[in-house]
Amino acid sequence: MSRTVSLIGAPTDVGASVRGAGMGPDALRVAGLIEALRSHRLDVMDRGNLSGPPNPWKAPEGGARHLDEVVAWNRAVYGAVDQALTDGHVPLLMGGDHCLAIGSISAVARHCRATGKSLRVVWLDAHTDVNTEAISPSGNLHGMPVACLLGHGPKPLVGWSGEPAAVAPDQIDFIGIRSVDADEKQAIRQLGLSVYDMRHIDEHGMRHTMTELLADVDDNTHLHVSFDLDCLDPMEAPGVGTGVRGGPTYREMQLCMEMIADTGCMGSLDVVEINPALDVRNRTAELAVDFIQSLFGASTLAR
Ligand SMILES: NC(=[NH2+])NCCC[C@H](N)C(=O)O
Ligand SMILES: [Mn+2]
Ligand SMILES: [Mn+2]
Repeated sequence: MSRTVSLIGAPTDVGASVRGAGMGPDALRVAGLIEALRSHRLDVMDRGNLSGPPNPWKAPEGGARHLDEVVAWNRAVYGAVDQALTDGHVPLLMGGDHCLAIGSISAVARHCRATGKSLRVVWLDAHTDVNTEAISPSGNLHGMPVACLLGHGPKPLVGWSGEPAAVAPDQIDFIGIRSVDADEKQAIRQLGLSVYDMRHIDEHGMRHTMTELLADVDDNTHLHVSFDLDCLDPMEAPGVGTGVRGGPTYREMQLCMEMIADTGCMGSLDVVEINPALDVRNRTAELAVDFIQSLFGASTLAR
């Protein structure tokens, strides 16, 4: 049975303070995402771009910037991801900034509960995005999606999956982390989150890290991959708004994607934070297309 991938574009940067991530969906299309997936015998349905409020470009209020707009965009994302899952498709959310993972993962969590699947989230990022409006140094909601999904962010963004928390701390693993704010560190410890930071990858290598992380994935697992392109080293992926030196190389990231593909359990995907305004000849979107293909099993010779 061939798989159908539903592409969902969410062209907004309301959760960030650097403008430009709203052009991400078209950068991915221009980089050949649809053709690349089809060349691997996947059915692709491009659902086009969602619409939502413009970026009002305001200062944070109550510790969070653009809360109403972030709610509106996530509502649209939730609906589209929910529809794709209902249709039996693999939703591929093309961001947009990372705040959109709130709607996406909330819909996935609800779907998993309804179908008896056990959800595991793989968060590929330089950042843990577990700030709340009380501790965020920036007020940017793209730094808070994990907190919201765990039930701790601004009220209007919590509880969307139908439970107080969409995911429990032991359902999410972070890879590539190298920038965590001071109070965020404390939250990570309190929640007991499993963070495979760059130090861990340096010491154990990507192979061991992924073997450990994927150890208890089984046939009943739904893997959701939330891929923030700033996870990569900015030398490879310059088109991001909050780049941090010292990320995984192209080959390390390929191995990570290939090992996820080998499980055969990836059921949904976010590709976020591509900022064409800061990119060099669409390189970051093209890189993303390479990695997305690997996530769907393209680089394994046996297939
Ligand atoms: N999805 C992202 N790129 N997040 C960056 C977050 C940066 C910083 N920790 C903040 O809260 O503002
Ligand atoms: Mn990030
Ligand atoms: Mn992120």
